[in-house]
Formats: sequence, structure tokens, C-alpha cells
Amino acid sequence: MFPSTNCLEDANEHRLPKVNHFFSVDISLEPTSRKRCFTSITRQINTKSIKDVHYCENPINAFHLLSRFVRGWSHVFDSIWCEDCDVDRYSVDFNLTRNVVEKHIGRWPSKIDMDGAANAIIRLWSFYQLDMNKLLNGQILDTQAEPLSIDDVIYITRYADDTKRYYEEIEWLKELLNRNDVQNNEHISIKVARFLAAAYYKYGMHSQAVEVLEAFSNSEHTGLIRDLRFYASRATDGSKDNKKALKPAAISREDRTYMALCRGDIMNSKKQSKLRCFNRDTRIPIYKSKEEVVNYFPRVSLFHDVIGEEHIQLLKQIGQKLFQRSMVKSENQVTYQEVSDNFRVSQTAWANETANPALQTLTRRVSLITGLDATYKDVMSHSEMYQVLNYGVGGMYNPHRDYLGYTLLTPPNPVETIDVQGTGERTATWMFYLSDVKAGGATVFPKLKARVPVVKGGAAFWYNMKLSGQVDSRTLHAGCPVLLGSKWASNKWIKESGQVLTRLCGLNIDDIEILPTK
Ligand SMILES: O=C(O)CCC(=O)C(=O)O
Ligand SMILES: [Fe+2]
Repeated sequence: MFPSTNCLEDANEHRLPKVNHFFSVDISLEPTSRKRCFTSITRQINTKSIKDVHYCENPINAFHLLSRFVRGWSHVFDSIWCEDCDVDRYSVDFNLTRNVVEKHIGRWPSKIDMDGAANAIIRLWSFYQLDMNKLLNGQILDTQAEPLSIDDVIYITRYADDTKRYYEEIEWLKELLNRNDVQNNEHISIKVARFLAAAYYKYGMHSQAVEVLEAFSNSEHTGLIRDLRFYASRATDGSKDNKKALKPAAISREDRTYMALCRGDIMNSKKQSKLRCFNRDTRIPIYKSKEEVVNYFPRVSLFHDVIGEEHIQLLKQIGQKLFQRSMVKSENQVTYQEVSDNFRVSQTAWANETANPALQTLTRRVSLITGLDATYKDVMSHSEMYQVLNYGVGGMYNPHRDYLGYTLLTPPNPVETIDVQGTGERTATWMFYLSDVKAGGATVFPKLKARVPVVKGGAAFWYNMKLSGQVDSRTLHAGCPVLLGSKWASNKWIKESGQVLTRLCGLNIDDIEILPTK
């Protein structure tokens, strides 16, 4: 057997990603497809089965796995691939392996995927203010992954450099330069120091660049001597850039609040102490719902125990079949486009109740609890289809509002799906949580300083419109990055069209419904 078998064995011992863009999503396979996948691979190349299904719910593990695919295997490809050579058992083995992986993953993981994993790690580090030393050693909260190697950290910092995130690059390289395994190897320390000096220079801290390299002034490394001379010529004393301090890029107050809410840092204790749980009446007198209020005005609540395991599995299965990278609406509200930036990093799929009648029971429950009419219909629907969402580690949805800007009088927009055309605004959002999340992933409302924790079997609920019919801009909300685990959710947007009798207008512009507060 050629050496790649070991590589594949090693990587596959954990898990194979199934979908494109799997850096941003839960890359686990459902047990059946995993079994299928591995039976096939096992038959062909006698690899072991996967042991730990939660392996990639840790961002460092996800990075390691992708790294094995992308970097570990590339030298194998390079050494085996030969256009004109005779077919031998090595090339057969190689082709077989490649075919098996491409068949089950869709394509061979590439640098784009590794970059996504690097991006997720940097984002999580800054978002959740993780301890850098622990992170490099593979530790996130109470979980332990294999430490990041020198090459891993260099890869991550090269990615930061490519995307001009010099502050992050500097912080990571500083930590790396202090590590024992780097300090004990002059060749590597010089390499890291030169990257660090270059990052300082690009950041505008020229004298700092000089200082880093001066520590190696005894070295005869020609590149280092050249760099040192160059930075020294730029670092003229007293120039304004020498006074520049190293600090993260400025962010808006709203984004700071968003991040702090995600970390759970800024919960106002007086406000918290007034929050209550209610046994709320529903349309059926003996059936009460369990409401936990996270904000009173406007009301944002978490309803507990509103979806059971069967419906959860059904929505997840539909999602797995239909997933594609999440889209956001473009500015002009006409087309949906795939976003390659970091605004929304997740996968979505739409589940239709006409095709899946078992979901109708679930929708009736939403109507019962909210008092709104959520019936899904093929024409003039009172709700949109279920949108199934999955976020893997680092996955998130930046602050946004759910309303679309349509009214009942807006002429149908042909680019929209039929459930959106002519059905008016998204009066309310009902979002089922289909999983728990080990860390991160909360739904937060920066303008309200409110936070809904992800609780499997529960659902978040709020109105996007006031009783007057005006949209409510205070409903700005976000899905926090998943730090550990995998988050599954499903939106049911309840449309204006069905609520003529269920939600009557108020007399004043800011009237709200009367709901229990004590
Ligand atoms: O995942 C979340 O917590 C929020 C998702 C969301 O806001 C949306 O899909 O519109
Ligand atoms: Fe949303």
C-alpha cells in the first residue's frame, strides 16, 4: 500500500466532511450516510471506521482535518501523479482514493476550505476573547484538541496577512515566537520573526519591526539582515507612525454590544431580575405554553418544549438533503446572491409542508401558541416554508432584521417564492431550536440588550411589526458564532396576509398587545 492510505485512515478515523463550504457548517454526516461512506472506503482501502462523531465540533479539530486533506495529501498527489507513467498499483490506488473522496464529499477539500477554517478560528478568538496560549495548545473552554503546530499557526497568520488583518496576525505571531518549540529552533524563529516584523511594518509600527529583528542581530541570515536594514531606514525617530499603538480595528458601539451579548457579558442585572416565565394561555383553554421572556417591550420570548424529537429529525433530514450556502438579500431587494464575506456563514434549506405533511402539525402548534394564523398554503400563504439552518463551528449570522419591506399592497415580486409574493410583511418570527450548542450560538438583540439561549426543543418568538403595521427596527438581531458544537434551527416566518383577524390594529401608532408581565 502506498503511504496515502495511512493519511486517509488517519483523517477518516474522525470524519469526512460531506458538503461544500463545510468549514462553515456542521460537517458531520448522519449515521446512515456516514456508514455508507465508510463502508465504501473501508471496502476499497481497508481503513478504520470513525470513532468520535463530535470531532469536528471543535474548530481546531476541523482545522486539523482539513489540513490533513489539503496539505497532508498534496505531497502524496504531487509524488504519485504522473501523466505519462504506466498504470501501476500506486496510481490505481491513488485514483481510487481520490474518486472515493470526491464522490462522497463532492470535491477534494481545497485551500478555500482551509482558509475558511482559519478565518473561523481567528473570528472565534477575537469574538470570544479566547486565551491565545490555551488556543494554540488546543484548549477551548474545557475541551482539548491536538495543539496547533507551528505550520498551522503560520498558515493562520498568512491567511490573516492576505486579508490584511495585521493586528490579529501580530498577536498570533507574537505568541508563536514565544513558544518553546519555536525558540529552540533558530531557523524557525527567524522565519516567524521576519513574518512578525513584516506585519508590524504593514501595520505602520516600523520601529517595532526593527526591534523584533534586532533580537537576532548575531545571525548571518541574509534575508533577515536585508529586512532589518530596510525597516531601520523607515523607522526614523519621532515619525508619527512610531507612536502607533497596537489595537484591534475600531468597531461600532452596536457591534461591541452584539459581541458582548454573545459572550453573555452585559446582562443588566436589574433588568434580568424582572424577567419572568409564564404559563401562557393558548387557543385551547387547557393547553398552556411555557414562555420565558427575555425582553418585555418589544416582547422577545423563548418558548420551551414546543418541538419533539420526530419533528426535529424530520427537519434536519430535509435540511441535509437540500442544503446550500445561505444567501442574503441584495440591497435592491430583487435578487438573492451568495455571499462570500462573513455576514452569514451557515447553510439553509426550505422545507415545504405540502411536500411534507407531517410538518403541518407543527405549524398548527405555532398558530395555537402565538394566536396567529401560520397556515402554509401554496397561494396567498399565511406563513413561509420552514427554513432549516445549520451553523458549524464559527458559523454565525450578523445583526439584521427579518422584515422584507413588502406590504400587503406591494405587487407580487416574481423573483420571490410564491409564499412571499403578495403575502405582505413578515409579521412575526418563530424560530425553533433543533439542537443545543456546546458554546456560543445564542440569538442576541443588540438594541434591546437581550439574549435568547439556544435550547433544543424550544423556539424564539417576536413580532417584527408593531400593531400599527409599522416595522419595528428594535428587532435587530443576530446569530452568535458557534464556538463549540453545531447549531440547528428552523425559521417559520408568519406573514401579514393571514393576520387580518388575529392581530387587530391599535388606535395609536405605538400600541402594543397586552401580555402578562408579572
Ligand atoms: O441563528 C440565529 O440565532 C438567528 C437566525 C436568524 O436571525 C435568521 O435566520 O433570520
Ligand atoms: Fe433573523
